[in-house]
Amino acid sequence: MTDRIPPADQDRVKIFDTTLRDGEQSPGASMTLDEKLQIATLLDEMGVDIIEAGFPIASEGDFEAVSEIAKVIQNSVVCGLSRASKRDIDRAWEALAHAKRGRIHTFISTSPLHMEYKLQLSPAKVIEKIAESVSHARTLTDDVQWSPEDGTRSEHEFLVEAVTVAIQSGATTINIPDTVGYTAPGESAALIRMLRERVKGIDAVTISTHCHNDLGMAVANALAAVQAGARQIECTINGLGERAGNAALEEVVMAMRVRNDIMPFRTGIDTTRIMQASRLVSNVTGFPVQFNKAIVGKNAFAHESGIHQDGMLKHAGTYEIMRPEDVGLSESNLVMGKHSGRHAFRTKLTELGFDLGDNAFEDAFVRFKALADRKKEVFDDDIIALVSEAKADEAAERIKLKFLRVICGTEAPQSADIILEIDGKEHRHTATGDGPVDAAFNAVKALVPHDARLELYQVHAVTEGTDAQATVSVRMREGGKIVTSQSSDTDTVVASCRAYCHALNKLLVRREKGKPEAMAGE
Ligand SMILES: CC(=O)SCCNC(=O)CCNC(=O)[C@H](O)C(C)(C)COP(=O)(O)OP(=O)(O)OC[C@H]1O[C@@H](n2cnc3c(N)ncnc32)[C@H](O)[C@@H]1OP(=O)(O)O
Ligand SMILES: CC(C)C(=O)C(=O)O
Repeated sequence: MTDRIPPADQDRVKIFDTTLRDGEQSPGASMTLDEKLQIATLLDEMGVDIIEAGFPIASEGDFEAVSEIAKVIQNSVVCGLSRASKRDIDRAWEALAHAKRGRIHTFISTSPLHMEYKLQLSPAKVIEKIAESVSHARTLTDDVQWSPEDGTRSEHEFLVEAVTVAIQSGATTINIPDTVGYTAPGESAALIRMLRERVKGIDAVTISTHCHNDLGMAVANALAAVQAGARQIECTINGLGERAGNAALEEVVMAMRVRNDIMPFRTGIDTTRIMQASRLVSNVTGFPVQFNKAIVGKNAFAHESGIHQDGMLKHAGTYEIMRPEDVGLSESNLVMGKHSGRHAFRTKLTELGFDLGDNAFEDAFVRFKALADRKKEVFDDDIIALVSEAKADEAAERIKLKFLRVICGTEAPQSADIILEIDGKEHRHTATGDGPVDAAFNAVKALVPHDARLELYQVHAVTEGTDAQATVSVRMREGGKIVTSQSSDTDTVVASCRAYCHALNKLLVRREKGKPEAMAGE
């Protein structure tokens, strides 16, 4: 079947970014208002068509984030999610009150499993709710998106009926979610084609695709849907999202750009901002980007083996299908070291996608100099790690590591002598443990008693050599709250201790405001 997209829009695919909504649903990826504003501003600047800023009914924090984002975003449409409920929809619209262009996205499940067990509603009742919710949303705005949750596991007959009712009730975008990442590319395309064959009026609305990555096929499924006629892709930076994540924005955008011969579609994305967005989201969430991740991984443009290096030197096209600068990787040859000054450091930060305020810049510069004194060469990745650290320190931190000395070696037990500044007052403790990191963590725990569980402790070397910085990532859980944190230092135990303290600081922020915390000296 040939596509029946109106000729003028034939090749334009809208990018709907849901990093701030579905992305934030990743356990541990919660973001502060300020962080969300930074991400939304960058998404707007890089040409994202629609930013799903949150789920306003979910919490006061989500409501505030959507409304603050709606106030500042200039070009992108700002979208708020809502269930098929009048209260949710009204709350979403209230949050979008100041948006230049606002969209309500309302959804309800249409698969037999979800309707029977989750919603406990008959199919007839679901159809009724679709009509009610979409019509109500249309009384508030003429930009209404509707999604049949678990669409790819829905019965075709019922899906056709549901989509038809949504369009008749006024939906202007129909988004088909592969909620549990179950579909495969051929099936994804066939589903869109089936809907276009059978739903009257569907070509007058935008068809969208929302793919999850449970089987690693999210990007392929989204692109297959586009080839079958979808003209909006829901995606996230770095593929962040519920469980295994969503289709990655950088991958769908670059795939359509690089393979435009077989996927003749265009987006409005300025691809040179991709690395900046990837780093920002990684820094904010503390989720490291997999080294071999397509487009934005540290190794995506790295060539180590001799035959490849030889080919690259003769012609970059031998082993690179896109230019690093097209995704915003700097080609700069500014070599940074202990003789570099503020101008060079500022230029390097800009190239790496960081725009620091004066205080944070000064702090980062001091740390850069200290690192350069300890390390022969300071690589871009060292600077990225160091700036992320400076940004973490910017947050009002109640617990700060002031001093750490460990005794380690073949003779157990290892011990750590530690001084923490807690709410401005210094406290000291010495503890032993099974290794220096365990000893240091025990000392921190003695000074900051808590029940949080350390769920992840991971170390990787940022660059090469025995003087390389180590980046330590930790994930902690306390009740339902999960926080992640990262820290880098040439001393692994120091990086570990700082990451642990940052995570505890985040937990303190997330505990109920106003509740006194039981810490040393209190
Ligand atoms: C596939 C997705 O990504 S969907 C988006 C997922 N995101 C979130 O859930 C965001 C965070 N969620 C929340 O904060 C909460 O779940 C809230 C505020 C939305 C709802 O909280 P609660 O009212 O306490 O309900 P709870 O979460 O326990 O249960 C969900 C209820 O919504 C119903 N529901 C779920 N989806 C829908 C829908 N699309 N339309 C209408 N009702 C729905 C469920 O059937 C259940 O109803 P019940 O209480 O009558 O059994
Ligand atoms: C709300 C919908 C679009 C969703 O996130 C999903 O089904 O995965």
